[in-house]
Amino acid sequence: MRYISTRGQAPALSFGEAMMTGLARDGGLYVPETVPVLPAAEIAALAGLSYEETAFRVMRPFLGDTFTDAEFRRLIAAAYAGFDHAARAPLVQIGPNHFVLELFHGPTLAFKDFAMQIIGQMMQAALAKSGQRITIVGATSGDTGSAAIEAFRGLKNIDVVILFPHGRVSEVQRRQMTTPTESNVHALAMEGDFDDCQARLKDMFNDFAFRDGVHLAGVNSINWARVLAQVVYYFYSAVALGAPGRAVSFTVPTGNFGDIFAGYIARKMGLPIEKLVIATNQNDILDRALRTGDHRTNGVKPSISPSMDIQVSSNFERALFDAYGRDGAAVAAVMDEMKSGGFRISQGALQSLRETFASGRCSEEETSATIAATLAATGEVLCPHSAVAVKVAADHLGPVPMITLATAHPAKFPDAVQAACGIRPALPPHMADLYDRPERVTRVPNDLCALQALIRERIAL
Ligand SMILES: N[C@@H](CCOP(=O)(O)O)C(=O)O
Repeated sequence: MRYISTRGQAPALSFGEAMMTGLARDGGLYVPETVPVLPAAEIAALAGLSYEETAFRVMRPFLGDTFTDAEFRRLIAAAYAGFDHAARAPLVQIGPNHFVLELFHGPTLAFKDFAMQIIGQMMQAALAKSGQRITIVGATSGDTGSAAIEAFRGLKNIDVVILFPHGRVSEVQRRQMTTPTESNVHALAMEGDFDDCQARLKDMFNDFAFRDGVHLAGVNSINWARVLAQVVYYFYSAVALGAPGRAVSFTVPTGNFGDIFAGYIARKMGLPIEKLVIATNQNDILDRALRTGDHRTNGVKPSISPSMDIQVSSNFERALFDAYGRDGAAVAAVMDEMKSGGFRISQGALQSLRETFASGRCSEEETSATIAATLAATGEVLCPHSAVAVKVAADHLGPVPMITLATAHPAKFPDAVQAACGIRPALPPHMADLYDRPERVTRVPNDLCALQALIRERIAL
């Protein structure tokens, strides 16, 4: 199994190399050269298995010889041992033919833990073999940062530096990043929005002297391993509802497009997914793009679902790569146009995207109303991101079961949830004293050189 860049100009890599590399050296994203298809009998055989065994069977065909089977099983077991629900990802029915997949039972209360915990295990295992040290730099609009910190805190051979947009994440999200005491954790509050943070991160990858000098690694969904680990819960939930004998659809709260792209990979692997519905908040570039073909930024507006306050969705590039017939030059050209604000998706590519994806947008008012209505109808307290998706999913219900991804625990957004439905969700016991813990954070400008200097100083190579 080899991995190739969406821009066609970087060397093909093995799974282990792609995982440690992050962004391809031509600025593109790594994708598998071919996606392995699971025969229907193998999909059917996933029914009733544990989350861990499902993860092993779904991810194994992508790994090549990076880990032995026994080693990989051990890493999976360690990754999910800290989840607080025996099912790891329980399905809850909220209406006729409508189910919510709760992805917030990991240590940092968001779906990011599903991938970050296993990447943490895999990277540590790889580094133990190579004896290397690395600097992980991540950009976050709220959830990736704490999940990365949780996965890598306290490790001797890894520094983890997280850039988050100052004043644009919830207080719980910020405290999750700024209260860990380990000296290898560096929380940086950057001027600007998430798109600025991600742009500076990509600048760092594209500056080869810096990249090689600090042994830069990435754990955003830039990293193929992040996407792969998220493919698992599509299989796990669809099989629970009767796949492969019965098709399902998914609605996904969408920001950086990594989560829904994992669903796209599950579909390519043979999981019968009828539609993948992109749910956006008022930062609706993807909904506009799919409806009109015009993929154009119009500024990031802060919302009550801050993790989705994104206009430049990194992984959309992976979907475009397939939509443009895997033509790296065409992808490089549209990404170049994106630097000046946007591009028109070609008619053929648009048609191809619409075969798999549908989309919808949810306003701030609709988000709050959905939190209140879902609580009243079902007793389920949704976080604002999950509420965005539940609202959009409701507009796309049909004969096949709809699974809506609930991506974060409502307690990460207590103010928005309380304002919407009157209930202030409590943090779980392991985070009960979060507001009493001292914070450690550095304010930084949106300036590449300043950021690089600070990172060099912090990691003291
Ligand atoms: N919504 C994300 C943004 C980063 O996404 P990623 O999947 O590329 O890590 C967040 O909460 O940080």
